[in-house]
Amino acid sequence: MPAELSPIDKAKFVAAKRATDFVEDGMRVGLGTGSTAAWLVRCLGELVRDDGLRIIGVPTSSRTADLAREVGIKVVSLDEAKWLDVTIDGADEYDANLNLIKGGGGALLQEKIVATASDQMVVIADISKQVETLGAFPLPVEVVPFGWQTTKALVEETLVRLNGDTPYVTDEGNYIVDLHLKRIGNPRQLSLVLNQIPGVVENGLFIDICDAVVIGYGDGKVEVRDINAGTVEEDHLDFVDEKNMFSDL
Ligand SMILES: O=C(CO)[C@H](O)[C@H](O)COP(=O)(O)O
Repeated sequence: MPAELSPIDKAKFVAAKRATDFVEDGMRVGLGTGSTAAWLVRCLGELVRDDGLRIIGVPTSSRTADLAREVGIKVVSLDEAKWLDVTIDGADEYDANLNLIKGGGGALLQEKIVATASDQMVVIADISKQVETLGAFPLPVEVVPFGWQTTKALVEETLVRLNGDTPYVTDEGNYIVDLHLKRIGNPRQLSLVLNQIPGVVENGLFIDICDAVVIGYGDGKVEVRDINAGTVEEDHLDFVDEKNMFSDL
C-alpha cells in the first residue's frame, strides 16, 4: 500500500497528473527535473504502460533519464528529437508573467535548452512557488569550473553577494553558485548581465519561456493558467484513488 502523501506532495502530484492532459499520443515531450517533475514522469509512465500512450521523452538530467527509463518511457537525446511538442517541468518560483527561477535541482542548463526547443513549456508547481517578485529563492548560476572563484568574484562585484564555497557539480561537470538576492527588480536585465560574465554558462531565470502553469493544492484543487490565452481553468483531482498512486512511495 502506498504511504499517505503529505499535502505538499499531494499538491505536486495533482499538478503533475493534470499536466499529462497537455501530452498527446505521438508527442515528443521534454521531461523536467525535480520532485514535481518526477511525479509527472511517473504519471506518464503509467499512461504508457496502462493506456498505450506512445511518446518520446527528452530528459533534462541524468536523474530524470533514469526514472523515465524505469517507468517505461522511450528516452532519446534532444539532438535525436530535434524539436519538442511540449516540455513539462517544475520551478522554484513563478511570477504573474510566468517568469521563473529554476535550477534548484542543478539542472538549469539542460532545462533551459530543452524548454526553448519546445513549442510549449508548461510549469507544474504547488502554490507555494507563486511569488509577486522573483528572488527570495537563491538564483542558481552555472559557471565553468575553470577559474570559478574568479567568476564568482566578478558576479559578486556585478551584483550583491554570493553564498557557499562548495559548488554543486552539474551533469555537464560545471559548478552551480547561488545568488542570494532576496528580490529581483528586473529579471530580464539581470539574466542578460549574468550571461555576459565570462565563465557563466547560464542562469536560472526563465524569461518569456513558460506558456502555462499548472498549480496544485493539497486538497486536490488544480488551477491551469495559460499566459497566451489569458485563461484560468479550475479542476479537482482525486488522489485517494489507488489507481493514481505508485507502489514505490
Ligand atoms: O529547476 C529545477 C531543477 O533544476 C526544479 O524544477 C525546481 O528546483 C523545482 O523542484 P521541485 O519540483 O523538487 O520543487
